[in-house]
Amino acid sequence: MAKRRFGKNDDDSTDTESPFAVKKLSWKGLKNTLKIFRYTLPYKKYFIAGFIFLILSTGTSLAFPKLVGSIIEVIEGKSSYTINQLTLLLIAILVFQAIFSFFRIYLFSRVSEWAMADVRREVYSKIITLPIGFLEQRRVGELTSRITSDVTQLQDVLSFTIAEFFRQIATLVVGVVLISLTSWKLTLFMLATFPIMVVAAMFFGRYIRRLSKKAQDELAAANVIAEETLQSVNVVKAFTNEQLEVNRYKSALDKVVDNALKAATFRGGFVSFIIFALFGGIVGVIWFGATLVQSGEMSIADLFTFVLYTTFIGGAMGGLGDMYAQINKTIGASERLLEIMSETSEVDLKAPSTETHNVQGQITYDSIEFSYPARADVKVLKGISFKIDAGEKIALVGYSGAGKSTIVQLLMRFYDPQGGQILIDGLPLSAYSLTSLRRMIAVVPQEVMLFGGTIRENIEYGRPGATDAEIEEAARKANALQFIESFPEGLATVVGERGIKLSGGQRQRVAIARAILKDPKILILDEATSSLDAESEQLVQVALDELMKNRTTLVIAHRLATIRKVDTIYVIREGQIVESGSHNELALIANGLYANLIKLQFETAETH
Ligand SMILES: Nc1ncnc2c1ncn2[C@@H]1O[C@H](COP(=O)(O)OP(=O)(O)OP(=O)(O)O)[C@@H](O)[C@H]1O
Repeated sequence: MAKRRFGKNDDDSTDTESPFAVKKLSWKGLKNTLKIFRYTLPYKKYFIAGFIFLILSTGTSLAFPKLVGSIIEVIEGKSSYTINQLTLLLIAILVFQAIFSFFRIYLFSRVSEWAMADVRREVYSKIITLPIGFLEQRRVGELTSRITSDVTQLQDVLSFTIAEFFRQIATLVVGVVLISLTSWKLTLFMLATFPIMVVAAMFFGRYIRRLSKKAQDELAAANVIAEETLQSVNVVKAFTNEQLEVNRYKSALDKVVDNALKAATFRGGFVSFIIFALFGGIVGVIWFGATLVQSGEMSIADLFTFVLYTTFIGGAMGGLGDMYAQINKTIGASERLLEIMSETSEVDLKAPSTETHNVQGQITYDSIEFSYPARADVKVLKGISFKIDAGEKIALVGYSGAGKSTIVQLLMRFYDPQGGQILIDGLPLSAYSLTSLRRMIAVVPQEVMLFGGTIRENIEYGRPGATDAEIEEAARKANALQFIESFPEGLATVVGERGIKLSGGQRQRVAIARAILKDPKILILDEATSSLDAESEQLVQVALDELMKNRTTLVIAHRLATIRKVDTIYVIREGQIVESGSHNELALIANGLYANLIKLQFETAETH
C-alpha cells in the first residue's frame, strides 16, 4: 500500500479532475521537505535524545497489555507472581512512561522551536533581500503567511507528527508480531477486517483533505482582506466603507464555512464508519477468540492481551490516515518555502559589500527604454537621455504618470532598463555593487514612513551606528531640533503606531535629517504633493537647501514654485523629455508644456 501511495504521481491535480483526486505524496515532495528539515541538523543531539525517549515511551506503553494479561494469568492461577507484585510493576511502568514522555516532548519542542526560528529568519532575510520586481507581484499577506502558517505547519510535524508517526508504526508492527505469537489464527482473522478500513480511509480521506485544503485557502483569502483593510484603516474610515468591508469579509468567511461544513459532513461520516468498523472488528475478534478459548486453543489471559493489543493497533491505524494528511500539508508548506528560498536575492546579507566608491556624483542617462516587469507591453520610458554634473540640481516635471518616479527608481536599480544605460561618474550602474550604489543615494520620499520607535532611531536609520551627537547635529541641520526638543522626551520620543503622530512637515524634516546623516553624494527629493502651511513650508525648504548643498540632486517636482532655483528642469511627457531648460527659459515657450503647467497651477492657486 505504501508503495502505491508514494508512487510516481508528482503533479498537482487540478480542480477539474474528479473530487477524489488529491495531490499525492511524491518522492520529489518528500525530498523537498527533507531539505527544509536540514535546519534541524545543528540540533541533532537533542533530536536523537528525544528519539531515544520516544522509543522508550513507546516500548513501555506496549508492555502494558502484556502485564494486564499476566494479572489475568495470576487470577487463573497460572503464574508464580502475585497480583500486588504485578500491579506494582504496572505502576512502575506508568511512572517511567510519564518521565519518558516528558523528555520526549520537551526535547522535540526544543529542536522544533530552534530550527523553525532559523527557518523563519532565513525566509524573512530572503524575502527582504528579493528584488522589488518580485515583491511587487505578491501580496504582503501571502508573503507573511509563508513565515507564519507554513513554518508553523513544519513545526507541528517536527514537534508532534514525527513522534506520533513513529509511535503508530511501532505499535502496529510490534503489536502484530506480539499477537501473532499469541494466536496466529486470531491474528489472521483480525487482519482480515483491515482492508475494509483501509479502502474506506483512502476513499473518504482524499475527498476530505481536498475540502479541508479549500477551506484553508478560503480562510487565507479572508485573512488577506482583514489584514489589508486594517493596514489602511484610515482609507476605509474616510470613505465610510466599514460596512462594505464587513460584507466583503463576511462573504469570504461564508465560503470558508461552506467548505468547512462540507468537509465536516464527510469527516463525520468517515469517523462514524471507522468507529463502527473498529468496534465491529473488536467484537469479531472477541467472538472468534471466545470460540478458541472454548475449544481450549487459547487462554483467557491471552485473549485479554490480544484484545488490548488489537485496540492499540486499531488506534494506530486510525491515526495513520491523519498522519498522511499532515505529511501532505507539510510537503505543500515546504515547497512554498523552498520556492521563495530559491529566488535570487539582490544583496547578500552574509557577505556584505565592503567596496567603497568616492564618487563625485555625475549622472548620465543614456537612451533609457523601460517597461515594468508586471506590464511588459507598456513602455513607460522611451529613450530618456540627460546629464547631470556633480553637484548640479535638476527637476523632473510633468503630468502624473509621465514617468518621473520611474526615472529615479532606475537610478537606484530597483529595476533595470531594457535599453540604454545609466552611468555614475562615467561608469555603468552595474559596475557598482547594489549596496554601494544605494549607499551613494539618499531619498526624501513623498510620503514619509516612520518606523515605530523613537525619533532618534528613525533618524539613525540613515546611518546605523551614528553617535548621539551626529544624530542631534543632523536634526539641527534639518530644522527639526526645535520641534523635537519641544517634546518632553526629546529625541527619545516614541513615534509611530504606539507613539505620537508627527505632522507632515515634521515627518519630512525627520526624513531630511535621516538623509543628512547618510551624507550621500546623490539626493532624490520626491516632493510632497500636498502643500504644507506657509510656515512649515518655509522650515522644510530651509532644511532642504541645507541638505542639497554640494550634492547632485534630482527633484521630482509637483509644486513648481519650489524648483525655480534648480539648474535645469526636464519636462517629461509619456516617457519622453519634451522640454528642458531653466525656469525662465521654459516659462517663455509659447504653448509649451511647462508654461501650461505653470498656468494651471497658477489658476488652481487663484481659485483657492
Ligand atoms: N510598479 C509598477 N508596475 C507597473 N507599472 C507601473 C509601476 N509603477 C508605475 N507604473 C506605471 O508607469 C507609468 C509611470 O509612472 P511614474 O510613477 O513614473 O509616473 P510619475 O510621473 O512619477 O507620476 P506621479 O507624478 O503621479 O508620481 C504610469 O503609467 C504607471 O501606471
